[in-house]
Amino acid sequence: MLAVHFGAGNIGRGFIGSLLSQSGFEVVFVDVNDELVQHLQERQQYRVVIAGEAREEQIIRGVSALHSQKQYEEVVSRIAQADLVTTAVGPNVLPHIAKVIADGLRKRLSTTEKRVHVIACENMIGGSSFLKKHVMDYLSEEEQAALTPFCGFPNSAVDRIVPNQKNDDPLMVVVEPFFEWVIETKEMIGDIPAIVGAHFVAELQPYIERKLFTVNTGHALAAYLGYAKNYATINEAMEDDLVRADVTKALYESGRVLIEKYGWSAEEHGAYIRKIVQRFTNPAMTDEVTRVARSPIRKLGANDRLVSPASQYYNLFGEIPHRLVKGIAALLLFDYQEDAEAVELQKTIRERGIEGALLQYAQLQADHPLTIAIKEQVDMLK
Ligand SMILES: NC(=O)c1ccc[n+]([C@@H]2O[C@H](COP(=O)([O-])OP(=O)(O)OC[C@H]3O[C@@H](n4cnc5c(N)ncnc54)[C@H](O)[C@@H]3O)[C@@H](O)[C@H]2O)c1
Ligand SMILES: O=P(O)(O)OC[C@@H](O)[C@@H](O)[C@H](O)[C@H](O)CO
Repeated sequence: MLAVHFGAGNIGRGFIGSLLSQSGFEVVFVDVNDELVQHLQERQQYRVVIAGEAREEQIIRGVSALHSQKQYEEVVSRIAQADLVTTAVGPNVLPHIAKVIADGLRKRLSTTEKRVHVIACENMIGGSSFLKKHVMDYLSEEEQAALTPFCGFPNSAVDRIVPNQKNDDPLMVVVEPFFEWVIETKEMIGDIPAIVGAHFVAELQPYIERKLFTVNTGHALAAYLGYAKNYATINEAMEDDLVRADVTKALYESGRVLIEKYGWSAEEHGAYIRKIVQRFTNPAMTDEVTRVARSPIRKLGANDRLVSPASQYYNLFGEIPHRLVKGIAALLLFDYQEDAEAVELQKTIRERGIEGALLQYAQLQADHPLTIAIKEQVDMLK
């Protein structure tokens, strides 16, 4: 079984690649980072360290790598042979890998009738559907129709905290013990892929919203409030009682929406929240607030981790979710100069004000009660 995985970064090596390799797939990573590609080509294996009490180590074997631009034709050939194509490149990069995937799928039409699944493993709702749309833009109507019985794009939700790595070994990756990969069966063609440890569900929406609006919502609050208080890591931010209380209260706000919408039991969801807060305080890992806060424009999106649960809360209950609002306000103050989106966001705020930025990136109108509450919070946090 062959898997072609785009993105040999933190989650690519630390989660998706390692799980696929352990499930018996030969894994070909595709990346644009020359150093990573070269090391993977030379060594064909790497180390994953599980940051728990025991610091267990796993050697991930049977892997190789290709450069997505310099070895374009080889990538196309490997996609033409693959049983599975996965991605962990970041939502903004998906449109940029669509062409090579389309070329690989086109090549399959004349070479094989084997089925293939393309699964985006990104923190976004409908990641594989989004990728599919971009891939299809490169294919003719005839090619799209011919591929339909042989190629599926199931959506998925991935959860494992993998911080930025600072190890002497450039391939080694330190990960948290917890992991969850939920894959929707609805868009699957033929057999369910044999991925050990993955959880297959008929409907992904409850799972992706639970993950994005709990793990990533809480993480975002810890990061943006932590940054505002000059903390460097998520652990440091969570040691601050006020930040921890805001994170936890925000999770009960988004939790109220999730319980109302999907009928999760309040008890079960409370346990899910407690587990997540515990994961944010794992003493065996160092996760920088600037990694978790990265790409604030993406995170301010109407369907993303802060604005979506806040809007849903307001629409369902007619009340302001004050802690989610505080998280959005803290995001708007994230002015980290090394983050291109933070720089752009601050420029927009200078030119168009908080209301202008909320309208442009979060589709929140100036007279919306959430906009008014966010603006008040920004003034309080400043
Ligand atoms: N790190 C985590 O804790 C975590 C957990 C769950 C989900 N995710 C999601 O996984 C995705 C990747 O996150 P990450 O933390 O691994 O980021 P990362 O920056 O460590 O890895 C991304 C990799 O993609 C590569 N890349 C960029 N452009 C490319 C291209 N055109 N072709 C091929 N490769 C390309 C980069 O070189 C990099 O190696 C994001 O969507 C993120 O939200 C991350
Ligand atoms: O990857 P992002 O930028 O969408 O979000 C940053 C973190 O919250 C994220 O990477 C988490 O560590 C991860 O989603 C945990 O499963």
